[in-house]
Amino acid sequence: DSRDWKDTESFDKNVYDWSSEEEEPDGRARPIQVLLVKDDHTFELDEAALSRILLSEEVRDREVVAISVAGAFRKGKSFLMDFMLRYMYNHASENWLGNPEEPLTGFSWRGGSERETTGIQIWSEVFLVDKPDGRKVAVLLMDTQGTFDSQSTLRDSATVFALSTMISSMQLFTEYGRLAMEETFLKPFQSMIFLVRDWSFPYEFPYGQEGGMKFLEKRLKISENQHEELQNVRKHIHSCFTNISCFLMPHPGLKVATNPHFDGRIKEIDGEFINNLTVLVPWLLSPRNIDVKEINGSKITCRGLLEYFKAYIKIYQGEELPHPKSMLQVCGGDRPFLAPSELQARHSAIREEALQVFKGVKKMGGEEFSRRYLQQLEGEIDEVFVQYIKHNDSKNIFHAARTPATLFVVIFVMYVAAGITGFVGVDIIASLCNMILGLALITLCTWAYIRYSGEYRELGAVIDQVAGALWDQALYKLYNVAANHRHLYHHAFPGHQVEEVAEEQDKKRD
Ligand SMILES: Nc1nc2c(ncn2[C@@H]2O[C@H](COP(=O)(O)OP(=O)(O)OP(=O)(O)O)[C@@H](O)[C@H]2O)c(=O)[nH]1
Ligand SMILES: [Mg+2]
Repeated sequence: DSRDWKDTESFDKNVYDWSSEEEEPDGRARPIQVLLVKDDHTFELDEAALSRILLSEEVRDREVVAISVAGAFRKGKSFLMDFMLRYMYNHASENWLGNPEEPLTGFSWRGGSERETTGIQIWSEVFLVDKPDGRKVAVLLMDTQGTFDSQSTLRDSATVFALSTMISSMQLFTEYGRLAMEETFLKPFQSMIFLVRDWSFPYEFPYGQEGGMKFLEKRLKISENQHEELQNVRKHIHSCFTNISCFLMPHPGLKVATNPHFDGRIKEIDGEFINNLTVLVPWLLSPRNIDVKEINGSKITCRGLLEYFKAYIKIYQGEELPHPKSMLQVCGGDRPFLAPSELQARHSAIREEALQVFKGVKKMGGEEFSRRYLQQLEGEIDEVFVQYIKHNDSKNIFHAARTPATLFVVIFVMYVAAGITGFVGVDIIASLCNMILGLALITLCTWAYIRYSGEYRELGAVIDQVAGALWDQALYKLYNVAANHRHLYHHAFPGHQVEEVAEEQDKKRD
């Protein structure tokens, strides 16, 4: 069949020329992997391969039409691309579908549940097409990795998707376009075509483009009671793409969907599917309908597209997450105790910095959508800060000594109390004091053992808590005494200033 393919070249040399740079020794064009997604989820652009395609002599200064299909994995994207290839190769012929017994080749497609296409592949041959207005443009076909497969992170999928959207003049995805829009009022992307496969309700909306448009209108309608997220997606689609359309495709038949030996020959595909294919593909690719890739309103050549490819990949490679280190540098395990006010000040500065980073990074979803995540970030930072305060406090020598100090005080007080009450003759109180003394002593030993060995930490925490409560209680008492004293002081020396302050404090208490 390789020969059949080559033969089509001779149909009309004026419409479709060959760019022979990337051909294999046997002379056949093939898909070229230009974007690699590596195992560690990084991306690599094969610049050399891309340059060979885009900088070949016949095409480099031609305006480029880039066409890609994106969407969930295992949905027949590569399969569809191969029909587009066939159209491009057989264009001169009325019957571009060709021999009904011929297997479908081109971008690699297959049945099964495992993903096939990875990264971005470009057909090695760039087609030269004469537009009705006399311009000769270069048509580039791109096949992309499907989204939501089990090996890719969401970021991988989004990146491949975003890259192919930015590069193509015709595609399928909503977000990310907003990112490129900040400095221009033009819609960043050209045509978005929703292709609905296996459409099973032709009695509601008929197959094809008209039914598709009606269906899409219904689906893209924004209504009050929709979730904010859904409303945003709808608004964004409209603001990103100059043309939005939709096409409803019938099911290709059970042979296509379930037979592992199906090789793509038309004979085995449902007639209804083929009928719609002969409408869909020319609708997408006929010289009249193809759109030159524009960026910010200017038309792009193949050479320009290469530069954009390089620039875009840099954006995605460079987007590193900041390392979570700042606060640990301030009060981490090996740092000395820091005054609480100083800790608070540093926290505020770093918090502000973090929020600035968040606001500065370009995000999917628009302003309203990201606000919710901003709030979440603020909440998390504050939560972590509470932990840091505890961590810092634990390094305060007085804090660490709080439990033994409290216990010592208890032992001392009980010792004195037992002595006095025993001397006076109230034996029952004296022995009670002695019992508490003994308990406190045991508790102190236990606490010391726990601190030393690191075992029974729950028990240690309980002791710390009780001692802490006692300590706080004592402090609270002290504070109250001081407050009462101030109260007396105010009574003794009533002055203007003092009264004002007192009044203010009263108001606050109210
Ligand atoms: N039900 C159904 N199956 C289809 C359709 N088009 C192609 N297929 C079948 O879907 C399977 C997957 O085709 P591919 O073209 O490899 O799918 P893909 O979307 O490129 O998959 P990945 O490269 O893994 O993302 C093949 O067995 C096709 O025969 C369609 O319109 N409907
Ligand atoms: Mg594929």
